[in-house]
Amino acid sequence: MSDKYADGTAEASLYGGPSIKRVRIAHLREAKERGERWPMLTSYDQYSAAVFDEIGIPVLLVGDSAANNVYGYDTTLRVDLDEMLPLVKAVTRATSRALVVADLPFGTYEAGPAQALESSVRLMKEGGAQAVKLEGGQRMRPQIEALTHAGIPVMAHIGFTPQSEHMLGGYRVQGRGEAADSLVADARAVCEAGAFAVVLEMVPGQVAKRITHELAIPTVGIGAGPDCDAQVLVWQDMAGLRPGRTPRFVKRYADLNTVLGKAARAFADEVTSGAFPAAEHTFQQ
Ligand SMILES: Nc1nc(=O)c2c([nH]1)NC[C@@H]1CN(c3ccc(C(=O)N[C@@H](CCC(=O)O)C(=O)O)cc3)CN21
Ligand SMILES: CC(C)C(=O)C(=O)O
Ligand SMILES: [Mg+2]
Repeated sequence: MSDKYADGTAEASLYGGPSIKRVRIAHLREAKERGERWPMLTSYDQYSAAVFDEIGIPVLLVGDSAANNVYGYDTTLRVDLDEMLPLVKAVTRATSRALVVADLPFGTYEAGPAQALESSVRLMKEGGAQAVKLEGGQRMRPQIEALTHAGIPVMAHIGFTPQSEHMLGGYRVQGRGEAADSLVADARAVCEAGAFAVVLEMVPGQVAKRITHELAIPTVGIGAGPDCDAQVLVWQDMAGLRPGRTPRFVKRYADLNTVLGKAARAFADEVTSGAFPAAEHTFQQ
């Protein structure tokens, strides 16, 4: 593609590109046409959002994984809209360039288009989100169509959908063998219904590749191999803040858990020893 942007660059890069003031869904479609891959991270708070926005992560997701990574629930099924909204507000206030997508929590859209619309309007009107994400393929057609017609961009999410873990029989790869065709049908359905992008979670790399080539909209992989248009990770997994065993699809790019633990240990030791606060931290009369 040779679209000319305002600053005259012929091929504006989405990732950290200087010519895009605010990432919009059309930019993501154009990036796909250019064959340009892009990153997405979750964010649930002001400082992580500001860092990711500043370094040029084009899309931030206020995921319902906040259930696990903010609120300490054992499953995403537990989080509700009233818990999600303050996090969405924090992330949208802290960003100026990234497109902010908010997850619709379990139980806030399944009943039908009217419920999906009501919940999405709250995420956008109160939270300031620029798009919403929901889980499900063919069965979510009516919701995706209604939201899209109401002017709300929808990111779909198929494959392993954590909100359906009890139906799917746990955290497992979806779309293996025979099931590949129904996954492809889900991808086609969300695209036809008007979704602007689709998350593929824990699906075989070959199936993700086939879907990515077939669809005009970007695919966002998490445990879906290298051939997706974009990749997403939970930020505390990516930065090594979350302790313990991580899913196979995670790569840790830092060890924030150790860094933060060391800082807190040093602070604690200096308080105990009396080394902190020193003169420079102390006001004089
Ligand atoms: N911190 C965090 N990271 C995530 O990726 C994430 C969340 N939270 N919360 C919501 C969902 C739940 N997700 C998960 C959670 C665990 C596995 C997991 O344990 N996977 C194992 C088993 C796979 C298998 O048995 O086939 C793995 O090794 O990948 C996968 C996805 C993805 N999402
Ligand atoms: C992992 C991503 C895709 C997600 O849905 C979440 O963080 O809630
Ligand atoms: Mg989610």
